[in-house]
Amino acid sequence: MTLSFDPAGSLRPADDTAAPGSPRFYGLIPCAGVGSRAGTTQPKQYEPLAGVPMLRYALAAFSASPSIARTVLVLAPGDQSLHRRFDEALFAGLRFDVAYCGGASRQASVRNGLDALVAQGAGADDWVLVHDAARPGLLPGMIENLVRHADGDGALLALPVADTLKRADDTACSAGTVSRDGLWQAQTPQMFRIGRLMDALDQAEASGAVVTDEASAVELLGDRPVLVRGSLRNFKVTYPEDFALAECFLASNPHSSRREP
Ligand SMILES: Nc1ccn([C@@H]2O[C@H](COP(=O)(O)OP(=O)(O)OP(=O)(O)O)[C@@H](O)[C@H]2O)c(=O)n1
Ligand SMILES: C[C@](O)(CO)[C@H](O)COP(=O)(O)O
Repeated sequence: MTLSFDPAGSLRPADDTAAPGSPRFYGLIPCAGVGSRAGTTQPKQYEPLAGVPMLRYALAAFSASPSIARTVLVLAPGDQSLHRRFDEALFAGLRFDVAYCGGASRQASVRNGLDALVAQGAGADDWVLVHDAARPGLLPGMIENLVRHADGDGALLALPVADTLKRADDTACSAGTVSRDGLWQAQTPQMFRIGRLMDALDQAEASGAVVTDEASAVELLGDRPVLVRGSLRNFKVTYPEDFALAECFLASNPHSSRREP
C-alpha cells in the first residue's frame, strides 16, 4: 500500500510490508525544534536548501527506502500544517504522516513520536529509525545500510573522529590534547526496537538524565548499539554557515532535490 502525504495530519492504520511474524521498520523524524543556533527567522528545517525546504530531503530519503513501512514526522503542537506553510505539490508523492506532538526537547519529541507510531499499530518489537529533520544529506542507501544491522541492541550511523581533539581551558586556550582513539561522532538515523527505546527514554526522564540522542538513552540501560559508518554529507545543519555547505553536498547528488521520491 502506498501512503501519501495527508495535509490534515490524520493517522492511518500501519502498512503491512513485512512478512508475517517479521518486524517492521518505521521512520520517525523529529521536526519540532526552533533552530536557535542557526540564526534563521523561522525554524531551520523550513528554510529552503537548493530550492526546497530542508525537511523535504529527509522525508524523500525515507519515502524512497524499500524497507521503511511508514514514516511519522513530528511537528510542534500548534505549528502550521505543511500545506499551509508550503505549496502542497512540494510534498506530493512522498509517504509520510504528520503528528503534532513535539515536546520541549528533542528527547521529548522523539518519545511522543513513538507513542504516535504505536497508536498507528507499530509494535514493541518493530524497529524505529529516528532521524533529524536537520540532516538533509541522508540518502536511501544509508538507511538500507543501517537496516542490515537490525539485530541485538540496535545501530546508529556515526563517523570516526578525524581531527586532533583539544580540551579548552576557561579562556578558550588549548590546555591539552584528547586521544581520539575509539571516538565517533553520532549521526542519525539511530535504530532501536520501539519498546526498548520507549523504556530507555522513560528511564532517562525518570532519572533526570538529559540525552541528546537515542543511543545515549539505551546506553544507560547497558545496551551497546553498533556504530555503522555514516557519511560527511549526512552532517547536521546547526550554524548559519552550514546552509551553504549543505547545498554543496546536495548539489553533488542532483536527484536529492527532485520533487519525485
Ligand atoms: N524540542 C525539539 C528540539 C529539536 N527537535 C528536532 O531535533 C533535531 C535535531 O536537533 P537540533 O539540531 O539540536 O535542532 P534544534 O533544537 O532546533 O536546534 P537548536 O539547538 O540550535 O535550537 C531537529 O530536526 C529538530 O527539529 C525536535 O523535534 N524537538
Ligand atoms: C542526535 C544528534 O543529531 C546526534 O548527533 C544530536 O545529538 C542532536 O543534536 P543536539 O545539537 O545534540 O541537540
